[in-house]
Amino acid sequence: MAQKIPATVVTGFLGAGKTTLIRHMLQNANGKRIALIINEFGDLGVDGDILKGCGDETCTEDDIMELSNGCICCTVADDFIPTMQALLERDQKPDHIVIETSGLALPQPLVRAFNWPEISTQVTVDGVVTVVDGRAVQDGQFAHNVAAVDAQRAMDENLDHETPLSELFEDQIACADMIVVNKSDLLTADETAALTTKLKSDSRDAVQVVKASMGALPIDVLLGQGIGAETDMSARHEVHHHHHDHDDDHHDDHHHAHDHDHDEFQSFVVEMGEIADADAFAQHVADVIRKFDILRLKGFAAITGKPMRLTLQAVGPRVDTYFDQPFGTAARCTKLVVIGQAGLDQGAIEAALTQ
Ligand SMILES: Nc1nc2c(ncn2[C@@H]2O[C@H](COP(=O)(O)OP(=O)(O)OP(=O)(O)O)[C@@H](O)[C@H]2O)c(=O)[nH]1
Repeated sequence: MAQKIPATVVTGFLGAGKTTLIRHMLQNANGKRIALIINEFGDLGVDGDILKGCGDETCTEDDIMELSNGCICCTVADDFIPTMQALLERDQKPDHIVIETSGLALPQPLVRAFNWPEISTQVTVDGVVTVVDGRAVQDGQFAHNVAAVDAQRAMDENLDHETPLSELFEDQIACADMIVVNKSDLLTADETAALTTKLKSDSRDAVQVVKASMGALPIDVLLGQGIGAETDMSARHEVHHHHHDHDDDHHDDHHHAHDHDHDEFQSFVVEMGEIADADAFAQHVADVIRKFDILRLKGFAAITGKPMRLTLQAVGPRVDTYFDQPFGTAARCTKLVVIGQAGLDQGAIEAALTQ
């Protein structure tokens, strides 16, 4: 089996900042080839155009696919699966697939679609990232423009139009593997802290809440570090070393405003030897993630008696493992990249993972 392409679902209400976040991500892709699938809603569908106009070499028009038949969850077989297949048949496959959905329906049917045989051999669900409008939620409104969200909902006959926005919001939080509190520039530090605490308690265990302004988050936080990067992983100890917009311009200037968000994250590599049992290890990793508030964990493991590497990728409570390729002549070792918000207890995490 070959390495699978990770796919991240980005959800959240109209106006939460999904497009802004994705655009920032594309502009800071570090050469990662990202394919985007956007769920458009009729006349309101302007995101595709906005993103197509971004002119970034890692985001050519070909890499943006639009689903135009309304609710993504209801059109999985007719629209989503063929789109994915078309993407997978290309000569130049993407490194990562990002799917933006309107947040008006639960992404579960979408996530389940990755189990379809045509897809599951080639793609793995990285996780569901829920973007919330911090200001609106703090004000109890859930969306900046409630009327616009309702209008969007009214346009799709497949959607139930009765559920209050608050319930849809709860659903979005309940299915998140990671939550982004966007528009934090419109919140005081106390408000951000209160909202973070609330969202953490409303979401599943181990879901991390990160704050952002204009969706500016390091790509490693949003998408994880590419699995192909393990070879130079030891050189990638700190997240903020490799995702600057203009590395050459200001790499000495860590006080530059733009770097600020990035210094809020940290990452390190944990290396160990062979692991006895793949399932028990995945469970152990899940426990460590929960205990130490780890945002992402990604890498590979050598499992005793197995010639193949076990690829492991986790975001919050979602831990995915599969055997991807033989070690061949490479050293049979286990290497994991841990990413979290600043203040991770590296020593304790290392000790916990290797125990
Ligand atoms: N103040 C502030 N405005 C923001 C932030 N992020 C996004 N915006 C603005 O909020 C508006 C909506 O952002 P979008 O990125 O289009 O939101 P969206 O979730 O993609 O909305 P749709 O794709 O239309 O569903 C835009 O005018 C953005 O410029 C932020 O962090 N702070």
